[in-house]
Amino acid sequence: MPQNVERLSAKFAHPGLRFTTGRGGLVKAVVETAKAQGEIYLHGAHVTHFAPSGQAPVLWVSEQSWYEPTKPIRGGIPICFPWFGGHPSAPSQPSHGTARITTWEVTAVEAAADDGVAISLQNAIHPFQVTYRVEFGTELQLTLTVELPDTAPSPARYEEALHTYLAIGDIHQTRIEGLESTAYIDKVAGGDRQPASGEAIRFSGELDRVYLNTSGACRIFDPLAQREIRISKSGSQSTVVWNPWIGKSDKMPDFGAQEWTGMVCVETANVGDNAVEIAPGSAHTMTAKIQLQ
Ligand SMILES: O=P(O)(O)OC[C@H]1O[C@H](O)[C@H](O)[C@@H](O)[C@@H]1O
Repeated sequence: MPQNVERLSAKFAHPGLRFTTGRGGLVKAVVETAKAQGEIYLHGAHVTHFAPSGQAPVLWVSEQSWYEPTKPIRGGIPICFPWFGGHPSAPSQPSHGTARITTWEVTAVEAAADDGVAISLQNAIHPFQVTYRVEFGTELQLTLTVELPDTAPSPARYEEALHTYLAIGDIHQTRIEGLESTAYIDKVAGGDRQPASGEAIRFSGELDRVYLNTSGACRIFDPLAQREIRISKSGSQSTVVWNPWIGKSDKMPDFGAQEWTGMVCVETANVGDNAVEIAPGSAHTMTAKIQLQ
C-alpha cells in the first residue's frame, strides 16, 4: 500500500515526530523534541535537517536543490548506494546509485536514548535489502545495514556513502583534523594516489579526496561559526572530503552561486578498494555519529 501522510501518521504516531508534505509534494518526517530538531524525506531516506536545540543547523542544504522524485536532493545526507560516483560499467546509470532517488518505506518510529526519537526505513535495491535507522537526539546517529538474502546465488559487492553536507561559516577558515596520516585519491588531479600529507585539511580551491583505510573520527573546526563538528563512525573504511569551489558549483544547476563557501562534505563511506563484499545470508552495518562539540 502506498505511503501517504495520513496513513503514516496513523500507523507511526509518536511524540516528537510527525509526517507532513515537504517541498515538491514529497513526504517527510519532521522531528521536534526538547533536545533537537530534524527532518527526513522518504525520497532517498534523505536527512535534510538536524540541529540540537538552540543551535544553528548542522547540515547544509542548497536553496537551489531539486525536490523531485527522479532527482537527488542537494545537501543534507544523501545515501550513495550501491555504487559511488559513476556506475562502474554503465555510464547512463545515475551518479552515486539509486538509493538517493528512490522512495524508502518507513518500518518503525520509536523512542531513543537521550529523549531522542528514531525512525527506521527500508529499501530493496537488487540484490540487497537495505535498512536505515536515524536517531535524532543531541547527536545524530545513522545506521545503514545492507543484507544479502540467503536466496542470492553468489556473494555481492557494493559501495556506500553517507554523503554528509555540513553547514559551516566559511570554507576558507575551516580545517579538518583526523586524516593527517591517511593516503588518499585526489579526484581533482584525475585520481592520482597521494601519500598522507601529515597536516590538517585546509581549503583554497576545489577539493575532492577519497581517503582509504581509515576508520577514525574527523573533527571539523569552524572558527567563524565558533563551533566544532565531530563525525565518528564504525564499519566504514573510507572518508570522502569534498568542496566544489567556484568553478564546479557554477556548473551545477542545483547549487546557488555563492553557496560553496558555506558547506563542506565529510562522507562516511566504503568505496573503491574498501568496497564491501557480503555472502548470501549475511549483512554489513556502517554507522556515523554527528555531534557538535
Ligand atoms: O553531483 P553529485 O552526483 O551529487 O556528486 C557530488 C560529489 O560527490 C562526492 O563528494 C564526489 O567525491 C564528488 O566527485 C562529486 O562531485
